[in-house]
Amino acid sequence: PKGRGLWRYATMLPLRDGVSLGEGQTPLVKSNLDGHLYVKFEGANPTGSFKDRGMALGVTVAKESGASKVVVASTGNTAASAAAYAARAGLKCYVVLPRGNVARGKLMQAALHGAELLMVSGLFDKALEYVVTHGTRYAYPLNSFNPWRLEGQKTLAFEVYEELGCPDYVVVPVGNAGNIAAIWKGFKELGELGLCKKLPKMVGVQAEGAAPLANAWQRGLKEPLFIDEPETVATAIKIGKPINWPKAMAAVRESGGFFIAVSDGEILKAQRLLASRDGIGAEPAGAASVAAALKLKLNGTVVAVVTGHALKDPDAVEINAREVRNAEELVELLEK
Ligand SMILES: Cc1ncc(COP(=O)(O)O)c(/C=C/C(=O)C(=O)O)c1O
Repeated sequence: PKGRGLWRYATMLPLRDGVSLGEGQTPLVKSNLDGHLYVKFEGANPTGSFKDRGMALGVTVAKESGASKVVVASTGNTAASAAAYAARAGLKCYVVLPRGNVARGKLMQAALHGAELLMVSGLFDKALEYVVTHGTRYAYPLNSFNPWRLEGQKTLAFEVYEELGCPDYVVVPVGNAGNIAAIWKGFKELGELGLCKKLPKMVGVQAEGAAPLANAWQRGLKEPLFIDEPETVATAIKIGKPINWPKAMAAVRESGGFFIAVSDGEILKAQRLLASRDGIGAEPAGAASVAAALKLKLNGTVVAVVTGHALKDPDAVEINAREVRNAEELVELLEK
């Protein structure tokens, strides 16, 4: 493949070229935490999450369709990415956000890149309902029901395949449930090309307090158990009514995978382990995939998708420090 960023995979995309900030080609790191585990670090994308893959294509289509404004509801990363790519493309960007539920790094990014921040009281699901019901008449909607976004996000599968072939499991944190479907689509296309003989099982991970799909899956239900008041420290996936649930359910079922829920404690522990043992800084939602992989102890090759960078959510990390009043104290502390 040639071209830059997302467009390296032009032959597998509905367009041949477009807006790019050099997204993709993110690190695939063999983890020290478990012999079977690889970590796909999506925090290394231009705005620090996997959203950049889909935004490159989504914003390109918005621009080519003649739109001058884009709008998106978000728990934060989609907003940060839309703001950056819209700025790149010269489009006006409106982001609709759940007040008090967006990590500071993401708010800062959306503001810095010049988006209009429109705060809604309540949760992401309400923000998304406003955009879907009213916003799309006035601005081009970039939420992940937009198929172009998912087309871009599928390229993660191509990168994993190029480095590792087809793993046995791909573990993905699930919120609005577009990404797990997109990645599965990518692997299916590799299968159709005869490149992947045995496709990976897709494992969808949710936080216990925000697990409409995992709760339904555990009960053998075919539809999610929507949640009015989702609750988790992983604010990126604090979503009670995932708009892409049909695609995600289909991907998990087709691939022979499953959904699982992990606790906030397991998420924060995985975040700390990943950073202190693998050197990878994940925001809580991004660490959820590693929390699940460590809990499941799956056999075969496992790829955990770490979907967002730690810098997104500095408030999620407890910081301990010590006072050094003079050089002697420093020596004392170093000598220990
Ligand atoms: C770090 C991180 N990890 C996982 C997810 C879940 O992906 P989907 O299941 O495809 O929604 C998100 C999603 C964020 C938004 O939905 C948004 O930004 O509006 C995320 O930011």
